[in-house]
Amino acid sequence: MEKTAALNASFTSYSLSFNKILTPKNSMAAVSFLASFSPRIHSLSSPFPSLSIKPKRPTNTFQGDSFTLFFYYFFPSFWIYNLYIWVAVRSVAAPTEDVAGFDDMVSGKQRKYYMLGGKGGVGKTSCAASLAVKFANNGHHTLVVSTDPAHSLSDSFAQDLTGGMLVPVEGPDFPLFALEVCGINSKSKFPSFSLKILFCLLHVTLEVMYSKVKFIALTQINPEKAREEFRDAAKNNGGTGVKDFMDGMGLGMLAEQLGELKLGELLDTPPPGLDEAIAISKVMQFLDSPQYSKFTRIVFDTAPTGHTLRLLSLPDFLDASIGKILKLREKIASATSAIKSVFGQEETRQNAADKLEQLRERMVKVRDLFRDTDSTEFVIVTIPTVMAVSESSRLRASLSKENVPVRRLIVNQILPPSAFDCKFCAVKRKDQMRALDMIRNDPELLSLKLIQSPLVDMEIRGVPALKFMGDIVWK
Ligand SMILES: Nc1ncnc2c1ncn2[C@@H]1O[C@H](COP(=O)(O)OP(=O)(O)OP(=O)(O)O)[C@@H](O)[C@H]1O
Repeated sequence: MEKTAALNASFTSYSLSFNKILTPKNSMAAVSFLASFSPRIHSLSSPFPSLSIKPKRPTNTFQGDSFTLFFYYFFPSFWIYNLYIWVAVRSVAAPTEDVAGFDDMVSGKQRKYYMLGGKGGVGKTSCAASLAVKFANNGHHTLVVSTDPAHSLSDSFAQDLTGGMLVPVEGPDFPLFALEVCGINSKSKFPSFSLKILFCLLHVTLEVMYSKVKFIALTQINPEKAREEFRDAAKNNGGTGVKDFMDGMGLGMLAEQLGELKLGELLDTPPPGLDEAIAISKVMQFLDSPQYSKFTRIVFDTAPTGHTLRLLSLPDFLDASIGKILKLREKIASATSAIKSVFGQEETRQNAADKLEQLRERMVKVRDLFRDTDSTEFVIVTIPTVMAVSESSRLRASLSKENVPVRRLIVNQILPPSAFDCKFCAVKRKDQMRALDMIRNDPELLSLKLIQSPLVDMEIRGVPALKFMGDIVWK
């Protein structure tokens, strides 16, 4: 790593020539300028391609080969520096299994799903949005979906994409739509599906709880009141209220089973990941309908790692819980007519049970989608820091355990080569090299195709900037 500082020191003499060429106005062009000196390396994306912001044909401000050759000829240190970067990058990428590039991702009209995930703030949205733009510019009807409760697609595209509906994104050559799926707490128009599901659970539970069951249609239920009632009943007689009541009805066994399900907890704190799972299943429902069949590429901007991991285990959890609830319901249905009479209308009960069954089926679909190697790929996005790399490693391990296909690792925000480094940059660069080294030695990550994306000196916002990023990352 000390070599970096030494090399950087030797580049200080070039700062003048850089300063002459680079004005504050075209600072992005700085990257392009540096791009002309970076080696083009096999499958690894060169971090510095064309900086064109025109939607059609990219042009590169400093593409002239003679210009590049001039500097390579007169400033041999560039060779050394680039060789150093090349060796570092290559050594990280060496064990990579043979993973095809963007050509493979874009080929074919069969629908494919790409899910981008990783630690918060590493650039998931930027990478997802740039991939969506690139698919659209390559002739695919594309949908980019944010299932992260804290959406940032609108910010990334610099367009208002809120509302929980498919919104056309202006700019790409082919239709690109965006959807920010609303979560439990959202007040938008999109139906708060997860709330309804939770109320289904509550609804079935209430069936066996009250002597005077007040059947409330799902659409009319007052969530706060229902929760209050549930809590009160559960607290009665020091928490034995439900059990006493059910014992009195000859249903003590069922009360125990209900206890196992911990429905009270479920209502107070819906299982983490539920919102996202519902969002994904909702999108799949959308896509199953004929009018959306034209979408051939679906890109998901997922929630940060923790959520994703819980999402993966959620279908099994819900499958088991819903299975138990439905069994319980069957038992209740075959109970005495006296009990039946307090459980209200058959139709409403059936409705609740059907919804639960539907939820279970959708969750199984979400799980299957995640595991489908032919149509789905989970792309991990990280940054070159020890913390982010460690988290990515854990994410990969969990995804492997769940049989979710992962082939690529994007390392975003890598410092671009520089003729000279300030003290801060030198330390940062050293840190980044250490993190890249970690990836090389990490058993979970070393087999992934490594994609490098440079830290650029401006925020990546709007379609032109996303296209620029897409041309770097997706090759
Ligand atoms: N390579 C990059 N160079 C410079 N800025 C970047 C780069 N990648 C992302 N950014 C910026 O970092 C910020 C966070 O990026 P982004 O929203 O894509 O991250 P995220 O992982 O989706 O965040 P969150 O987890 O909060 O949703 C944005 O301002 C974005 O423009």
